[in-house]
Amino acid sequence: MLEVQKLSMRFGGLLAVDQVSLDVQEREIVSIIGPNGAGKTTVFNCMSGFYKPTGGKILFEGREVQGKPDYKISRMGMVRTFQHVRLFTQMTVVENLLVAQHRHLNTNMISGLLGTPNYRQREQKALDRAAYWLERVGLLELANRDAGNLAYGQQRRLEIARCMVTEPKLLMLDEPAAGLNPAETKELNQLIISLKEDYNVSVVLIEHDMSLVMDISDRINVINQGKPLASGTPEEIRRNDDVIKAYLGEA
Ligand SMILES: Nc1ncnc2c1ncn2[C@@H]1O[C@H](COP(=O)(O)OP(=O)(O)OP(=O)(O)O)[C@@H](O)[C@H]1O
Repeated sequence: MLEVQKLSMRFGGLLAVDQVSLDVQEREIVSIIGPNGAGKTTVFNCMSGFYKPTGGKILFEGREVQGKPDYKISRMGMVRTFQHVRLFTQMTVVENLLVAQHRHLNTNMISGLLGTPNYRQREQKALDRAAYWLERVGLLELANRDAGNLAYGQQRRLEIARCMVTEPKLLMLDEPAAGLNPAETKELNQLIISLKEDYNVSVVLIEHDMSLVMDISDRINVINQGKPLASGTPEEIRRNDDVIKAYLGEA
């Protein structure tokens, strides 16, 4: 489904990502791990169209997407969350999910102004999807609260719901467990597995919480100082000497 081939990203004199390759198959959870500053988020930023990589290719369902604008990539079915939550804090919870769908579908403004039956039908569907995902992530009761007033863990769940209402094929999660308490992390663990098993979504995960990574990943890619260090199953990664050294070096 996704193939990243020899991706590189240079910022002036700094080669933040150096020939990183990885692939994601359908219904797979693939993690990217590595010490701080390893280049993980930069890989995500290239994949999601925030940066135009300086080298390499990114193929999504066989089509090259590197350098395409983010809205085009997300319309193809690749959507992401951010390391630091980015919601519309002054809007209500449900409005956040409606806006996400409008932006995604590029709804025609004229048909909106005229309120055509087709438009109304689409609006109803958007509302149904929003309600469905709010229920799914346990936020339905808070639908009319301002998103900015939610607790941090709730905001993180809303971010995932905001991605899911656009019915993605591939979901990219940037440190979704950061700042969550153990109970919330456990819920997140189950939610991510369910996205794969019940909704056929593939997931690429950047995460520092190793127990979460080891628990839910089908495969793991390790990068260190921008370079690929290892890839394999959680068991293979756990036993890999280079990986152990890189992490000990950080500690
Ligand atoms: N826009 C940018 N301009 C210049 N340098 C950047 C830019 N974005 C990232 N970098 C640098 O690229 C390197 C990799 O950063 P990146 O954020 O991808 O690492 P990371 O693995 O996601 O780290 P962390 O786990 O701390 O989030 C760092 O040295 C960072 O300072």
